[in-house]
Amino acid sequence: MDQIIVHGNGPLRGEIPIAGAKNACLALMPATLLTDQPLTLTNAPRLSDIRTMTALLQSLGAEVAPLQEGQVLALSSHDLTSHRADYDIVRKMRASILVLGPMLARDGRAEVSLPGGCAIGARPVDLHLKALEAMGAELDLRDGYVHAKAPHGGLRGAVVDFPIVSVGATENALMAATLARGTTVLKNAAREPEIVDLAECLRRMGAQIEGEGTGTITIQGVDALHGATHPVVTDRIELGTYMLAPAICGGEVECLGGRIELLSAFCEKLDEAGISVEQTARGIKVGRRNGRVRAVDVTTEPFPGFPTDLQAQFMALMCVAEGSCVLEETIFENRFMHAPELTRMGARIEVHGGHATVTGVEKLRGAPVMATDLRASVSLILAGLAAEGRTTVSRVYHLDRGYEHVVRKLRGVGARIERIKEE
Ligand SMILES: CC(=O)N[C@H]1[C@@H](OP(=O)(O)OP(=O)(O)OC[C@H]2O[C@@H](n3ccc(=O)[nH]c3=O)[C@H](O)[C@@H]2O)O[C@H](CO)[C@@H](O)[C@@H]1O
Ligand SMILES: C=C(OP(=O)(O)O)C(=O)O
Repeated sequence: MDQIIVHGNGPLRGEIPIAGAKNACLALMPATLLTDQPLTLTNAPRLSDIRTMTALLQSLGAEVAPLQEGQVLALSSHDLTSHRADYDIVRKMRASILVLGPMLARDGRAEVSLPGGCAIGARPVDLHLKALEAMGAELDLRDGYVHAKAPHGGLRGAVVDFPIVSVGATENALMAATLARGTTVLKNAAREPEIVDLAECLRRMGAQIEGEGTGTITIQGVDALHGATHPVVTDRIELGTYMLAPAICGGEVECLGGRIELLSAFCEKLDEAGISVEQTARGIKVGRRNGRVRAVDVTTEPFPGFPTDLQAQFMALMCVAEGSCVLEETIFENRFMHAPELTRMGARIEVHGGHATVTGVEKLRGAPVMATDLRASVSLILAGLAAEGRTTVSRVYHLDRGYEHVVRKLRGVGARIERIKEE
């Protein structure tokens, strides 16, 4: 297993290109199951999660060409040869559940392993299942699988009122509704940019959708969808992560392809902390204003609120801020696993339930640390950049799920970071 070695750094300068969004791509890829015509995704990121979704779709009979230079992902699902998403693949990645709605909508049947919990929380899929049931699906949970059927001529339109906002459940229901008979209204739908991107792609494929990006999405079912080419939206979480690098180290970095509207709540918090954020023609330019960063409180919320997927990275910044702040995590019940690792580097953090109180220190110290999940991994790298001496991050396979060329991108702006084979 590889390790990442980071040395404390001076100011960073230069440009970092931001990739297409993992979380958008993981929802766009299963959309291939809705049509027998080709779907081409451009700007797809090179990540292990994308390879896992590729393997899953291939196991169902879809053809997926290996990611080409220029990040083009060519998918076709002429015939599905299997309707079973196997535990061996689903257990690797929770987004695998997103094949359920499309398979059910197209062929009236699907068997998908239940994904189970993960390090950051229990993460049930009850809302995905309830939405599909409301659309006429008959579901049976047995042997760890959801056995789903859409009898009597397939799924039908329905009003689905989500009790809490769920990105994945909105995506599953949205895809299923495109081929359901009649009108579906999704209330309290997720408003994330990845939902908007999925709706735009589905519309290119012939779907009739209105209201994406608001809490109510209306879908008029159509008989069939066709092929399309769609560019994957910019990864706002990768963007926010790299915006924090000059915030922590000083200097000025332009994140190419970045747009403030993807991250407005996050940008407001950076501004409060004393970080300058400027939209340019090519992206977002970030620099630290004079002196130490100020501590600011943050509460994670569904979009357009502060994203939970940037909480760990923001905590790394707050570890070296002036003063104390409270970071409140409201989306996942166990998403502070980076805190004890940051504490090993000299950070002062107290976690009580969903709240972490962080008291900034002047300097962190390098230490051996362990990555526990994707965003925790990168928060340790950011902290390493702010620390005196050497930080060794192990279990970096988590990082490969969501960050392509992290070492190359950070070295490109002057960071002292390398990846080595674990001794
Ligand atoms: C691949 C992908 O896009 N992952 C993102 C997606 O995950 P994901 O789609 O899994 O997250 P959700 O928005 O569904 O989860 C939000 C909350 O709802 C709960 N819940 C969800 C579904 C359900 O059926 N029942 C239920 O109780 C979850 O446990 C969680 O507490 O959105 C999260 C919230 O922005 C992000 O952190 C993830 O990076
Ligand atoms: C939690 C994340 O991903 P996933 O939903 O795939 O676990 C993430 O991207 O931070």
